[in-house]
Parts: sequence; C-alpha cells; structure tokens
Amino acid sequence: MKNFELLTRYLKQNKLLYLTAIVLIILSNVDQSLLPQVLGNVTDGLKEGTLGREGIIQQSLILLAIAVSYGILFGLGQFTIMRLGRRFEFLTRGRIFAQFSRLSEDFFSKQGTGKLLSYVMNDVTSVREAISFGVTQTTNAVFMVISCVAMMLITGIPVILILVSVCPLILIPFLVIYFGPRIRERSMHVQEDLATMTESADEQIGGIRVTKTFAMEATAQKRFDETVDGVRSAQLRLVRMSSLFQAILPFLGALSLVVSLLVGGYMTIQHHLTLGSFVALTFYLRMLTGPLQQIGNVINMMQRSGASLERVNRLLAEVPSVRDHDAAIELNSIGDIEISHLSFSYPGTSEKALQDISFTIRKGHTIGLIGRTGSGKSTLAKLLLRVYEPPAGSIRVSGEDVTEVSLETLRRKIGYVPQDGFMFSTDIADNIAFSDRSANMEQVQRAADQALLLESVNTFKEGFQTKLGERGLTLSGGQRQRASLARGLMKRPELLILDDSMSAVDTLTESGILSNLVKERQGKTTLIIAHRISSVQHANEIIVLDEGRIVQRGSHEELMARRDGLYASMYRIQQEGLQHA
Ligand SMILES: Nc1ncnc2c1ncn2[C@@H]1O[C@H](COP(=O)(O)OP(=O)(O)OP(=O)(O)O)[C@@H](O)[C@H]1O
Repeated sequence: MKNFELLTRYLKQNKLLYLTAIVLIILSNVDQSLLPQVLGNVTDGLKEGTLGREGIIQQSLILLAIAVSYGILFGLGQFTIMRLGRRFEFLTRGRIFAQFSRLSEDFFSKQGTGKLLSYVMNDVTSVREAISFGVTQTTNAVFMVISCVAMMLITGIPVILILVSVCPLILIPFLVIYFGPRIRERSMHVQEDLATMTESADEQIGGIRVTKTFAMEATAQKRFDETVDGVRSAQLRLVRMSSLFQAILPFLGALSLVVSLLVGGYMTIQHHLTLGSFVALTFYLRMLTGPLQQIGNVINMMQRSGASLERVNRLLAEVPSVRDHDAAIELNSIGDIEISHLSFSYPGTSEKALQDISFTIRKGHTIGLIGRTGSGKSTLAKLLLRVYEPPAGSIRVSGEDVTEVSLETLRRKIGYVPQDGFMFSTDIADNIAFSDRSANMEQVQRAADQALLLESVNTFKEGFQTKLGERGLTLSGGQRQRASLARGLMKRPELLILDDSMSAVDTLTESGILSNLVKERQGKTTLIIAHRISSVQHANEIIVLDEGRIVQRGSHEELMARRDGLYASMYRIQQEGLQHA
C-alpha cells in the first residue's frame, strides 16, 4: 500500500470534492438510464395507439430534459475531477523538483537527464490521467452498469433474460486478470525505453558540435536510431497486447446483444415481453457496451500509471546521501580549515581518490592546490563543500566537524567557481548576481571588472542585459569562465574556491585577474586549484597532489628549490611549452 501513499494522501485531502464529483457523475448515469425506458414507453404507446400528438411532444420534452440535465451533471462532475487532476500534477511536479534540489550529487551522477525529465513529464502525466480520466470513467462505467441493470429490473424485464444477456460480460474480470500484469510489464518497458531515447536525444543534441567537427553525423544518427527502434518495438509489444484486450471487450458486448435478441425476441413473440420492453432491453445493452470499453481503457491506464506511480514514489522516498544531521550546527564564520588524515573513495568505487590528506588552510590565507589531471584536486573541493560526505572528523571548519555543520550555513559562506561555468538562460547581470538577488548594477559591474569581463560585455549590444543560452548569445569558453568567476566574486564569500576556473583564459588575462584577486581577497581565505603554476605561485602555501596523495608542499620558492620535485618539473615543462607557443 506504501506505493500508493502519494495518491491516497491527495485523495484523502480532497475527498469532499472527489465525493461531490462522483455523486454528480452517478446522478448523470441514473439520469441517462431513464432514456431507454422513455423510448420503450413511446414504442408501446405508438403500438397500442394511446400516444397522441401531445403525448409525443411531452415525451420529446422529457427526452430533452434528460439530455440537458445529463450534460450539466456529467459536465460539472468531469470538470471537478479534471481540475483536481491538474492540481495533483502541479503539486507533484513541485515536489519532484524540491526532491531533486535535496538529493546529492551521487544520485544525479547515476541518472541521466532524460530519466530525470521523464519523472516530471511522463510519469506525473500518467498518474494524473489515472486520477482524472480513471476516476470519471470508472465511476461512469460502474454506475452506468448498475443503473441500467436496476432500470431493467424496475421496468419488468424478466430476470432470466437479463442474466443470460449480461452473462458474456462476466468474462471481463478473468480477461483483466490475464491481461493486466502483461500490459503493466510491457508498459514499464516503454517508459524505460522512452527515457533512454530522451537521454540519447539530449546527449546527441548537446554534443552536436563535437559530432559535426568530427564528421560523425552517421554514427550519431545510428546511435539515436537504435534507441528510437527500441521504443518502437517496446510500444508495438504493448500495442499488440492492449489491442487484443480492447478487441475482446466490445466483442463480448456484441455477444450479449446476440443472446438478448435470440431469447428476448422469442419471449416477445410468445407475449412474455412487451415490444417496448424488448426495445428498451436492446437499448440498455447497447448502453452497456460503452462503459465496458471504458473499463478496458481504465484498466490499461491504471496499469500504465501504476508503474509511473511506483517510480515517482521511489524517487520521493530517496534519501539524500548528504544531509543535515538532527542537531546540525549553524556555522557563524569560516575560520581555519583543518584537514586531517582524509581518505575518500567515490560511492560504488573501491579506488581511493584521496589518501591520507592532512593540511591546514589558515583563515585569510591563499592556498594553491596543484597536480596532474585526476590527482584528486576537485574531489577535495567537493568534500569541503560537502557535495560528497567526507569521513566524520576528517575536515574541521572553525573547529567544527564539517559533517555536523548545516549544509546551508556552510555553503552560503563558500563561493565555488567550477571549471565549466554553467550559465542560466537569463541575462549576464542575472547570472553574475545569482547569489544576491538584491544586488545593484554597480556591484555587478564591479565583479565583472575584477574578473576582466567588463570589456567583453561592453562589446555586446545589450551589455549586461544580453540574454544567454538557448535563444540568446553563447559566450566563449573564456568569457563563460570569467562570468562564472564574477559570480563567485560577487558573493564575497569567506572562502573562495577557484576550481581550475582560469584554464580557458590566456596567461596575460590570467595575470590581470590574479592581481585583482589579490586585492579583493585581502584577509579572506582563497583556495586556488589549477594545473598552471602561474595560477598558484603567489599563494601562501602550495599543496602538490599526485594520485590522491600530497607529494609536496611549501611556498613557490621552497618548491622550486627542490629541482627533482614534481612541482619544479611541472614548472620546467610549462615554461618550455610557453617558449614553443
Ligand atoms: N563522481 C565520480 N565517481 C567516481 N569517481 C570519480 C568521480 N569524480 C572523480 N572521480 C575519480 O576521482 C579521481 C580524482 O578526480 P578529480 O576530479 O578530483 O581530479 P582532478 O585532480 O580535479 O582532475 P582534473 O585536473 O582533471 O580536474 C579520478 O580518478 C576520477 O576518475
């Protein structure tokens, strides 16, 4: 029952509205079931000659009143239920997004964008359909059947005739038991294949520039076609099964009509049934085939949405691997940061990304972190930010174990500038002022100036109001890095972490940014992660990482003095590179 929690809670919260809507639909069914009765009376009246001109007009008006009241009752009921369905969709999408915001990076690294989007799009829509169309159609179908059978009994149609006519319909539950789980399983396959296709499209579109420059369009097309083909065959398997199911249902309806014609027709000839009652019976049976098909549709829909509901519930029940403890400490300020014997492996891997790291970042100091690619530099930054949870006690900020500190107070005090500065599709000013919604243009300009972005922005026609992304301008790699750096500086954080955030700017621009940085970060803690020695040589202390371990530490001069050390050899290689450039 836990799987239905999301739904049952919503249904309980809105039970009054649902009840009202269901009552309206039931009344509309009762109303409509009067129709064959009126037609039966008219048939008998016409046959016996008791129905005059006035009688015909009266009966026509009764039919009209039935039609109008049915429209009003059913329309209102359906509208209420659809509205509730849309509200559920809106609330659930909000909950899913809030859950995405809560979940940690390891969750996202396991799931592609396509899968995540399909929670918000396909799954929520599928559940919404079940609680809107599903509820209306189930109520409609069930009560139409009940009202029709009751009316048949009231109008004096013999019980035996009703029983034999309705007999073929009794097969329906058995059909449902057979087809239900099969449709469900195939439907889950379709959902999964759709998610894979969306992911593939997302990846191929994202990488279209790489594909084109490598002239690999055919390979990209083949990869995408394979996922489309997967969806097509999964959908065909589903369609085959559900079509067979939906074909048998109306057949049973028609069979019941054949039986009624044989038995009812005979009874009418034998005068055990009036012609009017026979006409009414055939109308009632026709009226029953619609609801029966609806039952089929609802079952299909329920199978689909059952799978979706399960996925959404599983997502909402997912516990973030990094979260605040019950008595999380509010961090007032970032003092010294002590890292002691820190070793770390990414979840699901056995290799150590960091091994026995110990050093202290003194408040107000600038620390350089340098090392070859894959040496663990970004991992260290992510652990400081608790993007991944470090082992308890291995990182202390102002004396507090970082794992005991509230995530919000920790992250609010840190400015993290990653290598690939992601830009939102708003304007440049909005991107720079991301952490401070009340910032004025002067502050934005100042941050842009410090990141040496101002000149580039001034060349854009709309300056800081230039829209970025999808329908806007695309910044160059270096401009994006500088915009991202301006965003970090704008925050004026107590700890600024630059994670290889100047790799795409030339050395001349880099040196300009660094001298601005030295002025701006006076007395504030800064951690500069880089490959280039030029980025870290001014730091108070430089830590050299290799294969997850600290291999050297000291000031630039101290490290240069060790000519056989990794630092000095990196320096020589970089100098040679510059001379050849
Ligand atoms: N999410 C992850 N899951 C598993 N392993 C990871 C993950 N992120 C990084 N690693 C591994 O951890 C090690 C250290 O990676 P890290 O990104 O910290 O290196 P880096 O020094 O910052 O490299 P670069 O200079 O190329 O950015 C690498 O072996 C990398 O493959």
